[in-house]
Amino acid sequence: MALSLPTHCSPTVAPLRRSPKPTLRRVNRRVCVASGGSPLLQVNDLRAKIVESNVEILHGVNLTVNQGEVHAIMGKNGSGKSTFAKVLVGHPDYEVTGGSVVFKGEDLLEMEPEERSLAGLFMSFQSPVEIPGVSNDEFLVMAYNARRKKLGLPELGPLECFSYLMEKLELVNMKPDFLNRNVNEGFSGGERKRNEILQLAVLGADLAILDEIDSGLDVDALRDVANAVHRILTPEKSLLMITHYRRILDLLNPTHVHVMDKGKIARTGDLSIVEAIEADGYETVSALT
Ligand SMILES: Nc1ncnc2c1ncn2[C@@H]1O[C@H](COP(=O)(O)OP(=O)(O)OP(=O)(O)O)[C@@H](O)[C@H]1O
Repeated sequence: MALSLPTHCSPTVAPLRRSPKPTLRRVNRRVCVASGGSPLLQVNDLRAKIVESNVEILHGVNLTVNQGEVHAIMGKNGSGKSTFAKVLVGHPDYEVTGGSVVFKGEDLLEMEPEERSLAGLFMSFQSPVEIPGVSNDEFLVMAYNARRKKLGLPELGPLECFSYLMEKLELVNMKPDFLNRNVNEGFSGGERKRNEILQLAVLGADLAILDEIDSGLDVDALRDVANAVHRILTPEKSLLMITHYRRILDLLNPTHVHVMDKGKIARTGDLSIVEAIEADGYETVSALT
């Protein structure tokens, strides 16, 4: 379940064009960066530990996401990808022990998790949770209207909400009866993932973090999800996705691909990194710094 009430949730959001693909230029040995829009997220030497055990998982992550960019993080199991994403949204299991994160010019680490959502950060979790007793439409309407309130907009009435939600359901190719079911209760793995994208479509975000949104999706569902993400993205919005698989990368065409290793970004480049990973494995690719 996405714990978020992100910033841009307007029913008038135009259907979306992807930003023009930035020009990739090689800045030094084996490192490519794209020239994108203005900085949206700037992570500098981020360190974080598990609160319960005091074990440090992130050992100095550096990453900049500019407006309109699509970033992918890959890496071995247990390298810290999900921890990084959860630290960004303020998950209580983790404590930041060093470094800084600036989001839209503000100190993200000073914000409560809900404030991060309201500031325009959205995360879909690897294993979306159920919310027993709360129907999907109740949840979405409540979250969406809370966001509108924050923006100084009038809350939508039931009829307006219904047509707005129907429009978003269509975007994600979900049946309307999903709205009446409790959030994720009894949903298949793939339905949960689609539901995450429905939440993103309804709530909007300046930066959407999708943690393994492709895992467990059949080919049709994967295409639907990728199409929906394409429509949700605008030249101003950015995406940070965590994945193990090339297929979603081919569909979403990231501007940057990062390899995380032992709690750090070990390598950054373009899609050619994926070929290197497939040919030589993570150990070799991570070592090529
Ligand atoms: N709340 C927690 N309690 C205990 N250990 C944790 C916790 N969160 C993360 N870890 C440990 O931190 C390490 C990194 O986990 P993380 O989930 O970030 O890896 P990942 O790169 O996302 O892995 P995968 O590709 O398998 O999803 C793992 O060894 C994991 O067991």
